Amino acid sequence: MRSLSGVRVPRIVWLGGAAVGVGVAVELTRSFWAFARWYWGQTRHQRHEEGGLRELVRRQGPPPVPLWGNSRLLLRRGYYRTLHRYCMERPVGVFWVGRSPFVVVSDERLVQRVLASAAYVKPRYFGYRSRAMKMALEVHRASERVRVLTEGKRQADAEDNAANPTRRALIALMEQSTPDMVAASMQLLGELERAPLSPEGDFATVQAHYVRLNCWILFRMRLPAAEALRIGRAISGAGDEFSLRMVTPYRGWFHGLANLRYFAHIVAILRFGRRLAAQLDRTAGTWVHAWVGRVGRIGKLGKVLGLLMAATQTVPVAAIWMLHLVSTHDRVRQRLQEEIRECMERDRETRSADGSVDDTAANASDLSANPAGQLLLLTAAQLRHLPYADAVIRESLRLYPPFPILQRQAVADDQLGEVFIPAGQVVSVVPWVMHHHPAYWRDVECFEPERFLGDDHDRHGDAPSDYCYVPFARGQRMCAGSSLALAELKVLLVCAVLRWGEWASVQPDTGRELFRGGDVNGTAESVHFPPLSMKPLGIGLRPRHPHRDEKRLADGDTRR
Ligand code: HEM
Repeated sequence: MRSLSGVRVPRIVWLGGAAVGVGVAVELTRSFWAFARWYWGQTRHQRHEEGGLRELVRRQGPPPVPLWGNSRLLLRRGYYRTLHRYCMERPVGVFWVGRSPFVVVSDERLVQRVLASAAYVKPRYFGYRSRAMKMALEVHRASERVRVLTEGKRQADAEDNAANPTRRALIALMEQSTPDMVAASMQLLGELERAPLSPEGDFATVQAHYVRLNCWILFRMRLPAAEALRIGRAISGAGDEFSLRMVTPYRGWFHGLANLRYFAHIVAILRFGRRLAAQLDRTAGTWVHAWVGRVGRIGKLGKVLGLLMAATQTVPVAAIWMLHLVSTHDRVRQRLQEEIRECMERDRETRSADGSVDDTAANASDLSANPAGQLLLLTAAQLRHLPYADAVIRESLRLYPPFPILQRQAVADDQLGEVFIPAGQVVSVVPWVMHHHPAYWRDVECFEPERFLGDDHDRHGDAPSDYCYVPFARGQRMCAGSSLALAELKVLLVCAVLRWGEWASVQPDTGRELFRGGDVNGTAESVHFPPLSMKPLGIGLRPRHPHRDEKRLADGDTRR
């Protein structure tokens, strides 16, 4: 016991207090040291002479607070709201997450440099990326000059390369999996019709669906529904916690329960990853084998987990926002219905003309026996000829890109605009910021799929370059499964349009429709700031006239 102004304090309390005090003092010193090092580096390489330190800090972003940096701002004011406020007016914004600078690039030329040049590499992630860093360093040292891939053809070739055997294998896998995607989407829509509305909305149901579908397509592993739901919850819980820790560095210190939950989710994901890796050993010659390549046991687990997370966190988020946007924009839905109907009629005529189908009557009787018949006849070839559906998907990925952040690490010292980037510094591109930048997009907040129609517009809409539209990133480390993701989204969209005709976005606790017609926020110009995880929570999707739609399908009518 010690006595403080006459009050006797137990030893454990004053020892604990002293430990906290020392911890805070150490952290404070480290944060002042980090700020000093960063701004000292900046002043040495400053291009503008005017203004002192205060002016320099203001030009780069919000001033950091010792210990917290800008974490509270990013969390309380909102991640996307804060980035929107600071990144639209400067090409490179510097925020502080605790004592680490969080550098966000929002100028398209600089985004190109970060994503598509050898000056930046993907940071270490599950071990296998460290090799990429080593290789890039060698390239850099040997050439002494950074190689920037020029915009346009060379980059397009790197991304779309039809000669790339891995990409070819993915396209083959995608085409061969179209019937599975159609059957699974029909099943999902049926489940949604029957499922009770929960306050969380339909996210868990849709995510479990994509866990099952992608485990089957990629690993040929069949999962029971309950297990898919459990794995989906673990993936989504770990993803949410990871995003929160990205902006709040001290979260782990104060949230014991969150730590335990995070740990449990990670253990569940690791155990499932080991099962997937074992399943991979039992099969051979698939796209996944080509993508994983020849790596060790740990490398393989890392790649399998990366694939699992990449495929099952993003597609459900994109799927719900896409259906939500279509359900709230009558004009878009009508145009989609017309395009799909015309495409199917054209296809039916061609097939009855070349005798690959007996006649239309045979097709119709098929349909009454099995209401899903016509949908199950959808082929990959048919799906390829739906430009408006493609545009709808791309536009919803523009408004709600599922990936919150793309990170790259500087191989050597670099200069991005006015900001000096020391070697090893992580630089970020936030797809949502690029997609909502008024300098690059017309009517930036409007849901307007038409901007993705026309020559070259499928790559970047009405924005000036590929680097303004980055839902799948760009460059050598862009999404490896983008074509599979787009195919899965397209199948779901077509099935929803055909099966439900019309559907509504409903609020689960009241069952009332959320929005009808117009724009998501009611006005064209107001910005809708999504949550950090980009999860469409609280959105439920249901047919507006379930009984009428069932009857219409049974009658073989695919029109509205
Ligand atoms: C709408 C759905 C999807 C979106 C928006 C998306 C987006 C992205 C983005 C932005 C990256 C790059 C991350 C970075 O640079 O840090 C990425 C990487 C990746 N994605 Fe996707 N993805 C989607 C679906 C899928 C699917 C279905 C698969 C599986 C087939 C997949 C497999 C991968 C893989 C393997 C990587 C890592 C590539 C590498 O590190 O080289 N993604 N994805």
